[in-house]
Amino acid sequence: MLIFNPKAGKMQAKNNLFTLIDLFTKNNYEITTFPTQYSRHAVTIVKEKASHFDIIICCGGDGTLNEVVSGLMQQPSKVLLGYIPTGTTNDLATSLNISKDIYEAANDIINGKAYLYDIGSLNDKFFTYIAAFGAFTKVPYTTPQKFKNAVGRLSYFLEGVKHLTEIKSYHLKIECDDQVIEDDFVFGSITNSTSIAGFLKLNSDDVILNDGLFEVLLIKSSNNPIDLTNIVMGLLKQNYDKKKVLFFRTGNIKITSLVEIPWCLDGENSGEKKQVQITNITKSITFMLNK
Ligand SMILES: Nc1ncnc2c1ncn2[C@@H]1O[C@H](COP(=O)(O)OP(=O)(O)OP(=O)(O)O)[C@@H](O)[C@H]1O
Repeated sequence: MLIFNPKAGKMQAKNNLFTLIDLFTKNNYEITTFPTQYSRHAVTIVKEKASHFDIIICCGGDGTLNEVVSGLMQQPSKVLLGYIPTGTTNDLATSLNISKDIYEAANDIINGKAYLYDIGSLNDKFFTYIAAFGAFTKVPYTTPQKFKNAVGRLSYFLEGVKHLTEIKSYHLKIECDDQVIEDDFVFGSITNSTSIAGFLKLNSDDVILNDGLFEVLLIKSSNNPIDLTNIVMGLLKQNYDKKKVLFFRTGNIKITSLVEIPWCLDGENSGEKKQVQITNITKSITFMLNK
């Protein structure tokens, strides 16, 4: 199944469709193509039809991949997954070392080996690499698609600047393993990735993508905006103030807030929630990867 989002990124998938079908056909694949028609269409297609296929090949950005994986997680068969990144940031592709060149990515699927990968669940939803709340998390889904199509990654940066004045603090109770943390936070991310929002990098030697654990990053509130700037600069240099930033690993985490908090999954808006239970479903998806 070749499923592609014609509206993702700079619309590369649409423009290269014939060449992709030709390449897979030359390598003895019998392809059925599904261009997504609307948001979340990929979830339905995959959930209903995946069991008739040996492999799903997803062409799109992080949002489309999230939909394909959500569909796969809701059906019983073990179907392989290949990913050809054609979105704006393609964070997960960076973590998985998948080429941004669509022919190289397609060839890597054809010549690939199976790699089991951890998926996350947040209440009844799934995410492939990030669940986040707070500062900057609105940026990917409030940036207009036309703007993303035209200027790509820079559009997220420009949109981010607009949100700098809207940073809110949340009082949270965080329960995981045998620890309980209660404090005020401006940002939190629960990730299975070395790349966050296209610019923040975690050390790739420390992040294992199928160990059953997430990396958790929490930034405490501060009354001084300069503090927040210093924290973000420290994170960019991977040298942060440990009193202001909490970093740990866990497979299960419960976060409770007094007010509704907007959550973002894989860069898409996931609605507002007072309580979330986040669980690592280890080795639940099989990617075909060359490296
Ligand atoms: N035919 C369509 N028309 C409009 N939107 C669509 C269509 N098909 C899919 N979508 C939606 O397009 C949105 C953006 O897709 P996607 O996230 O894959 O690309 P992106 O935002 O450019 O890249 P990234 O998430 O990597 O930054 C998704 O929310 C998806 O549901």
